[in-house]
Amino acid sequence: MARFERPTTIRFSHCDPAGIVFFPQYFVLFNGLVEDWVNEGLGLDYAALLGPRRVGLPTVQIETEFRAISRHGDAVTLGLELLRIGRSSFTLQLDCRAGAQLRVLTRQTLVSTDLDTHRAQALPSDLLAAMNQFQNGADHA
Ligand SMILES: CC(C)(COP(=O)(O)OP(=O)(O)OC[C@H]1O[C@@H](n2cnc3c(N)ncnc32)[C@H](O)[C@@H]1OP(=O)(O)O)[C@@H](O)C(=O)NCCC(=O)NCCSC(=O)c1ccc(O)cc1
Repeated sequence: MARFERPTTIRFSHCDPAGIVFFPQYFVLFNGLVEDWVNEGLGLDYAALLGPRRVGLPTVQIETEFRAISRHGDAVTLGLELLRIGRSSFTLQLDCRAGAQLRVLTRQTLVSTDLDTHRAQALPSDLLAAMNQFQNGADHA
């Protein structure tokens, strides 16, 4: 399965007073990964999609396993795989690893919406084409 990855560093701002990642921060990190994937993995402009094009990509379902802690200063890799493409929705698998150690695993469904009406709409044709191409392509490390 095609995979998009980005290395990142766990920062002070991700951590609680115990010096480990506060769990919602993983969702912020993963949302950044989705932005990078749209921009760099799919070759589209995420800001233009949400801004002038008024296409939202809200999350409707998310399930996460936290397997191991991350600490301030850790070098980790965030990874994304595209599991499913629907009419207006798609499902991603997102993970955070340190070397071979899996720390967090998420399955997340996003829906294309019209940001004026906030109703679901079919995936825009360029997003759909780029996702199909990604699914059939090589890794984007
Ligand atoms: C997105 C919605 C308008 C969709 O409304 P629905 O009435 O469910 O529409 P539909 O029944 O037509 O379903 C649309 C699709 O979603 C799928 N769907 C809907 N609910 C679910 C759930 N719970 N699980 C899986 N799939 C779902 C459904 O199967 C349809 O899939 P397709 O067959 O591929 O079309 C509505 O569910 C909603 O407004 N939900 C709240 C979303 C929200 O507030 N999310 C959290 C914050 S938003 C956010 O963080 C964000 C980040 C980035 C952005 O760009 C925008 C927003």
